[in-house]
Amino acid sequence: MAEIRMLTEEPDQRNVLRRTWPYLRRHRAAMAAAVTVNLLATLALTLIPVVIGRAVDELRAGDRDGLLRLAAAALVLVVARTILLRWSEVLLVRAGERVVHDLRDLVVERFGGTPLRFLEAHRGGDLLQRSTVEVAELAAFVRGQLPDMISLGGYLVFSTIVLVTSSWQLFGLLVLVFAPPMWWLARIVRRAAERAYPPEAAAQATLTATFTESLTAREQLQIDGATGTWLSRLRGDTDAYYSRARSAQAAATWIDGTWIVQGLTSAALLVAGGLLAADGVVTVGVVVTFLLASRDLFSSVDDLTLVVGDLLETRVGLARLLDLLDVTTPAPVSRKAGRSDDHGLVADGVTYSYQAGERILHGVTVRFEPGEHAGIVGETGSGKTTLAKLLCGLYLPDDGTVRLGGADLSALDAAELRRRLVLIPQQVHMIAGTLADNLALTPGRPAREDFERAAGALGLTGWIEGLPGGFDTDLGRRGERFSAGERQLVGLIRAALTDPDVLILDEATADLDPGTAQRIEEALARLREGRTVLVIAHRPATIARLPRVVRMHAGSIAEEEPCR
Ligand SMILES: Nc1ncnc2c1ncn2[C@@H]1O[C@H](COP(=O)(O)OP(=O)(O)OP(=O)(O)O)[C@@H](O)[C@H]1O
Repeated sequence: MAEIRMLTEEPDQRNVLRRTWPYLRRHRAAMAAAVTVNLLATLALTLIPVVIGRAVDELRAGDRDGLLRLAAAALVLVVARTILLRWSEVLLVRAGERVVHDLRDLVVERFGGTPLRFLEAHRGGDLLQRSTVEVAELAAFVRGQLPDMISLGGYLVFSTIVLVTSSWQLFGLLVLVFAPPMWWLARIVRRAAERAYPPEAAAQATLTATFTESLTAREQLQIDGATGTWLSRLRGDTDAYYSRARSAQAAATWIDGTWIVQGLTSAALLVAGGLLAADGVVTVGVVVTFLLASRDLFSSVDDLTLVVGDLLETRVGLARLLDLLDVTTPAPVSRKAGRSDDHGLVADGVTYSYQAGERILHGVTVRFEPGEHAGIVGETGSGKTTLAKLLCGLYLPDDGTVRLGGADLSALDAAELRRRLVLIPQQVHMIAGTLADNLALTPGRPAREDFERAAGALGLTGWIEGLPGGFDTDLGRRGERFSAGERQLVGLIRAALTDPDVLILDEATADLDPGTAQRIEEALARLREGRTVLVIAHRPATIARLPRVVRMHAGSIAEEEPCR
């Protein structure tokens, strides 16, 4: 279990934006440019009430030229604001999309490089939720609310400056009546959101996981007649999700309290402004400026509260995404010195557990020479597949080492590992598409000529030609057109394309038709040339042909049958 870290269901929400910062490094300049243009647009908007207030005073003073000048200035501000705002939105959306695109690429890269053990230890739906839904939510936020949030934040700062400089008496009143209840409401909303949103996101991930698993296992569920049981489990998860979604909704209703606070503040400002203007302390224009600017300020606070609500929700998704990125950060490769005169594949005192306290392999030591053809046999559950995955570096041992050519597999980088050691599992996984699409999954992007050459080298040209569309035969959405044995033939062609030092075939346990069994046998014999080939053998006919057999029992090497 040492090789992986587990995901947290409701990860830490603190400092999420600061923790996201390193992932934004490449986009800082673009984001700074977008924010600057956005703030200029906001500044133009903030100055409009000031110009209108001045115009009112010019009007009262009967200065027509001054009035026209101010009207022209207001027009320029409106046009400038419109153009700058649009421009900043385009810049922000572009910068945001690039960030999200990079995050998606990073998640895919991490899934590609993360230990197989990590993927097996988590529910597929949870991983799916974090890598697609959480990233999509972030994209929606960046496109929709981030531009609003920046301009609203800027607006709050600029209009506060305008209000203070217009009348400190009215500003003092505004602060007294408006700020304390708004601060109190903001605290309540934030606390309620922090309590409600993380469980909502976790419940949604559980629902996705259950749903994904029910789709994957649909055939088995129908065979077992267990669809009803599964549906009630799905309903249970749905109910849990809705109950948490309702709590999140309830948290959001506190936001409506801001309307009452705004109404009271406007009334107080109107009365106080009227009295100050009547005493000649401020001009009517200043009162107009103040009322217009404070009304805009209120609506910005409203919008900001909604956007902050969305931000709190996005923060939960972002924390879950960061958790995924944190735990899949590649461990530094420790370059352990190897013996350069040792060319074999060696497991040395290897132990392994899937779950803490349940050891599956107990100090396995075994050695295979370069070019050796050997079999691993043993009763079901004895640990053959587990050993095979360790021998080709898909799992790392809890204790002991696996070495190839003297180098510890944990010291090889993922690409080198996958090029030098190939495992063909019992059930070769196929993607939707043609045979050619499936063969193209091999490292190095092989072309059609490479497929033909590899199939020819394995003596499989006749088999390919016998398929309805040759390499273009459609295999169905999950490769269901091919039997387990035929899938292994595809695995063998992929292996020939990769040209590894070590090939391990976990022989299909399903009954193979004699033709397919014969083709596998021949292809393996041809692939043996110049590499180590190990077969986890289940069929007596295969075992009988193997020159060396290693027998496993309950997670240990029970006996070695000498070379025949
Ligand atoms: N992903 C996993 N998580 C937890 N336990 C596992 C996992 N894979 C295998 N095991 C357990 O490890 C033990 C060894 O399994 P393994 O598949 O290595 O045996 P095997 O000898 O290859 O069996 P078979 O011949 O049936 O394929 C079994 O008890 C199995 O239940």
